[in-house]
This record gives sequence, C-alpha cells and structure tokens, in this order.
Amino acid sequence: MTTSVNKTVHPFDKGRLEALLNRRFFYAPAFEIYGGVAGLYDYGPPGSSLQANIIAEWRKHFIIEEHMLELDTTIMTPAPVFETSGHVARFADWMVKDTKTGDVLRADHLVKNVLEARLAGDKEARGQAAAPPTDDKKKKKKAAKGAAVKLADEVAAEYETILAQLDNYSGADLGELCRKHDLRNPDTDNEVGEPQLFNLMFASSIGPTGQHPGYLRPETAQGHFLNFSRLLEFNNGRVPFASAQIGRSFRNEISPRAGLLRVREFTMAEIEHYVDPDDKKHERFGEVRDVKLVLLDRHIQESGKNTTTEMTVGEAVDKGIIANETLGYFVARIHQFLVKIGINPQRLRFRQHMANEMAHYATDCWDAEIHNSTGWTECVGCADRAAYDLTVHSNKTGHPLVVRQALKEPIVTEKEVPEWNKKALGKTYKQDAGVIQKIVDSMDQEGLVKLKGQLAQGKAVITSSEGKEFEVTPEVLTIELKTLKQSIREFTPNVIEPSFGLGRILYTLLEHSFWSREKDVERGVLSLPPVVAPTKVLIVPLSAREEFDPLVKEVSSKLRKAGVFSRVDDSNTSIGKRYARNDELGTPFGVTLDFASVQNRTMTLRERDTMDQRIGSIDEVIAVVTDLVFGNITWEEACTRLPAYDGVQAIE
Ligand SMILES: Nc1ncnc2c1ncn2[C@@H]1O[C@H](COP(=O)(O)OP(=O)(O)OP(=O)(O)O)[C@@H](O)[C@H]1O
Repeated sequence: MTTSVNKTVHPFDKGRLEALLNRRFFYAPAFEIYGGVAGLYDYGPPGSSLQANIIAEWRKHFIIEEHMLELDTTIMTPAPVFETSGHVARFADWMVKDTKTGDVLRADHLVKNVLEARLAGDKEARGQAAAPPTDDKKKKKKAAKGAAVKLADEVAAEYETILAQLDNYSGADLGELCRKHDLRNPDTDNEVGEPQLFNLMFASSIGPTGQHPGYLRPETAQGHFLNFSRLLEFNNGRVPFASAQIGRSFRNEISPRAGLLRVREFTMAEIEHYVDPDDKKHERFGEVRDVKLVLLDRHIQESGKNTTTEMTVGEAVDKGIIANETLGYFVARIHQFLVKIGINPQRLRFRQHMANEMAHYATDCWDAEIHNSTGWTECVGCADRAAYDLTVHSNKTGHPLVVRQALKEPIVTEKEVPEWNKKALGKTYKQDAGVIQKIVDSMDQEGLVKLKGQLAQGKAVITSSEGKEFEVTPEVLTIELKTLKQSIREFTPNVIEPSFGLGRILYTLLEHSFWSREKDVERGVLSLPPVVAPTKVLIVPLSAREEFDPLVKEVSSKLRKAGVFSRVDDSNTSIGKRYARNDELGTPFGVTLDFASVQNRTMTLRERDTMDQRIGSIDEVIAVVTDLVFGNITWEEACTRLPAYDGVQAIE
C-alpha cells in the first residue's frame, strides 16, 4: 500500500509504543498477577492474530511456494539426541556474577552495554565539547551509566573495535576485557567475576523413574534431522528438498530483559534444505539474482569495522562473498519475506558470522539483522551446516542418513576385499569371531594391502581398539583384489538452515510500524501492512439505531465471503475515537455506514495512514477494499475507482 503520509513527524518514542502495546493487549508478562517471570510473555488478541498472520504468510512464502515438507515434531527430547548434536556440551553462553550481590549477567551483553553507554556518553560530551579527555576509572564508571564523559580518541576507537568483534570472543577474552576496561555491573557498580559457561537448555526427565533425562528443545532442527530417512522416502529418494517446521522452543536465557527480543519460550520457524554437497546451485536462483541486499561481511568485522555494502545477491555469490547459490537464494528469500510483512528495508542488513563465531562444521552463516531501538538485532539465522547433523546422528545410531543415487555411468574400480571362511573363523575364535571380522571389515585399502602381505607370510596379527591381539591365518581369512562395479552413489547431504524467531520479527515490525499523528502525539498509529494486520477492515455504523443492523450484517457477510477479516465497532463512542482505537490496532481500512447508506446504499472507505476518505456504492467499496487487502491495488489506484468523500462525518 502506498501512502503519502510523512510518518516521521514525531521522533520514535519507545515508551509510547510500549504503553500502546500494553493498553491494547498485544502482549503482556505471563503470570503477571503472580508477579511475572522474566522472559515469559503471553500474547493477547491483536498480538496473537498478528503472529498468526505472519506465520500464514511465512507458510505461503516458503512452504507452499517451495513445496517444502512440513513437520510437527515433539518438544520434549531424550538427552542422547542433544548429547550427539553437541548441545549438551556447547549450547551455552558465558555468564558473570556480580562479586557482591551474586546477580548474574550475560558476559557479552555486559561488555556491549557498558561500552555502548561509555561511547554514548563520549558522543554527548564531544557535542558539549567541554569535558576534558579522560580514561580514569571514576569517569569510566560515570560514563557506564550514560553520563557525558569524553574518552581519549584511542580508547573510543578501541571500544568500537571490541564492539564490532563482540561475537568473536571466548569466555577468557570476555573476562580479560572486563578486567582491562574495568567493566562492572551497571546496576550496582560492583566488579564481576570470571566468565563461566551456562547451558541454556531446560532439563527435565521423561517418565516416573527419573532414569530417562530429557530436555525441552532449544530449536526445532533436531526433529527434522532425525526424520530425514522418512522425509527422503516421502520425496521419492531425491534431493534437493526442504523440510519446514513452526513450533515452540525454549532457552533458559541468563538475564532476559529485552522484552520479546530475548525470551525463554518462543516460536520458531525453521527450514532444513538438503542439498548435494557437490552441487549447491539452486534451480530458482535466477529469480532472485537481482535482489539487492545490504551486507556486512566477516572480513570487515574482523578488521574492527562495521561498514556495510549494498549489492545484488547474484554479485555476492559470483564474488564468493556468500558461499553458494542455495545459501544466497535463501538469504534473498528471507529479505523478500521480511519486507513483504512490513520490515523497513532501510533497517535490514545481513551480517556474516566471523570465523570464531561460526560453528566449526558450518561453511558460511548470515544473520538477518533488523535495526530497532536497542540496535541491530539478529532475527533470522541462515547457515550452511554442511553434513554435520546427519553425520553425527547416523554415527551414533547406526541408522544411515544418506541419499542413494543411481549413477548414469557405473564406476568401475579395483578393490582388495576380505573373504572369510566363516566355519573356521567361528571354530577358532569362538566369541571373538565377530570382533575380528568387524576390525578387518572396517579397514581401509591401505590396511588391507598390509594385512594381505602378512597373510602371504603365513599369519597376520590383528589388534582391537582395546589393544587385544589376534593371530589369523590364510585358512580363516584371504584378501583378494576384485573388480567392483558401483552403480549407486551414496552421500550425506549438506543442510542449509534458515531459522526464524517470530517474536523478534513481530516486535521489530511493531517498532517499524509505529508513529504518531502530526497534530496529536497521543494518537499512535501502527501502519501494519494489510497482509499481517490483525483486522483488515473495521465496519463502523454511525448510529446504533436498528435500521443500520441489516446493512451492517450485509457488509459483514459480504466481506466474510470475499475472505476479508473484518470487525464491527458499534460501541457508544464517537467515530473519531473508534477510528483512533483501530489505528492503534493497525487496522488498515474502515468502512462507515451512515444515514445516506440507509437511504441510497452508499458507504465510505477510510485509509488508516492518510485518513483519506472515498465514497461508493456498498458493492463497489467492498470490491475495492477486497482488492486493497489482497494487495491487488494500491491506495492511489483505489482512489481512481472511488471519488473523494468530504461529507459531514469526515473523520479526523
Ligand atoms: N532468547 C530468544 N528470544 C527470542 N528469540 C530468540 C531467542 N534466541 C534465539 N531467538 C531467535 O531464534 C533465531 C535462531 O536462533 P539462533 O540460535 O541462531 O540465535 P542465537 O544466535 O542463539 O541468538 P542470540 O545470539 O541473540 O542469543 C534467532 O535469529 C532469533 O530470531
């Protein structure tokens, strides 16, 4: 929808937005009347509808558009799954404790918050150009609390470099930074101790005995990987294909204080796209090649800067900045999705993970970061996880998680192959027979050639992993060079994983959509696009008199039949107040039934952002508003179909 409203008439006011979201019950602290729990929120009616609409669009944009295979796997997960995936050992953040109060803080967040506050104080002081340059402890403490204290140039530059590389630091590095720069708990001004790892998974146990430990999943991904063979079979054994899942995840965040941006229970939407490791081209890459992206690559960050570059995804892949076409395809599709639901493209960038930040198995990873009042926030991660997940689960369970592909041209090779005399093997080695066979069968070609040489001398010695030695003879084992014809290629696919956190997207969307009317700062508006707005059309009867009832019912029913979600507001307040309330709820259009409607079946149509009003017959207005809601036309186009209305009940 295009409108000509200047929405920057009042600077963004977070307090006003939060008051609106609370007043209209978009979301609120869970268990509020019990005092609440940090990081747990309930969504109210408009928040739930907004989230449901974002999810519906996500399903259309990804699952339906790309024929993905949808899953709904369990949240409660047995511990061995997360032991294998590496979460038990590594899904952890560094925390530090206030040395006096014992309060716990996330170490990287402490560094970020204190240094940012000092830099903000420095900027303010430079604006005032009064305070003398300083680096002494007391002034730094003042600056940590946001006071205007000027820093020496080299200190400010060092802080900028640290912030640009923040995600790259180990626990020891973070501890060192706290000591070197005297970084303290901003709430108490006390020193903090050494960083310690804290695992973010919620532990539980399955069943009454307590013998089967489990965890609430911290992401939906493992449920995809464990079902890989079934998914592959469902897809007729072919790659590439993708599975997708929308569901709840749980993370016991160390100190969640950022509203919906950091919570302990949240909805994720995750895609696992399985691709041949030797061919990461994407069939539909041509469709997104020209999508322009703002990129912050790893080399820039590693050099201590955060300068972004704008380029098309085609260029980024051609230059090797984004590792491959499939990853680039998803980065572009993520960009398109976020913009479609109303994220401001000027406040969206893709940041590449730095070397230390990326999981050791990943080949490349880009986060979609959206700018909001707290700075740049990761809202979607998009990683090439290589073959890691499928390989570790397969190794652990013995269940092959591989693709078997018929080769057009069979591959002919010569190989040394062990041949067993099973009877003699069993008779000679009894219960050790299986172990011996396993050792030899798992030997590589080099090992088999060596063994063959020893057997030619009359006997060979085989050593188990525990160091036990077995003597074998040619009566039991021979090794022969055979010509083998391979007509099947077997490989573990690589996985490209876009992972969305819906709460972060929803909250930043609310920030990007919020503004206040020029004439009245109290009149907040949420300019949500129709595609995600909780209610699309508000039906406003001018009077509560009975003769309006049949018309209200008719309009309501016709909109319902057209698939447009509407609500009737027949409350006993002025029309202006009713529209103001719905501007706050983000309702993009209002139709008003007045006395003229009763007489000659006309209806007015109001657009939320401009407050512009048009008039037409009931059926014409319904047709136009339906086209507007489904994005078939812009407001300007609607204006060519309906004349302007400047009648008596023109609403401010
Ligand atoms: N505590 C949280 N609260 C809300 N959303 C979250 C939280 N943790 C992760 N997410 C969302 O899930 C997505 C994928 O999770 P991922 O594991 O990549 O995040 P992360 O790198 O651990 O995030 P962070 O570094 O901010 O803790 C993120 O892009 C984000 O949108």
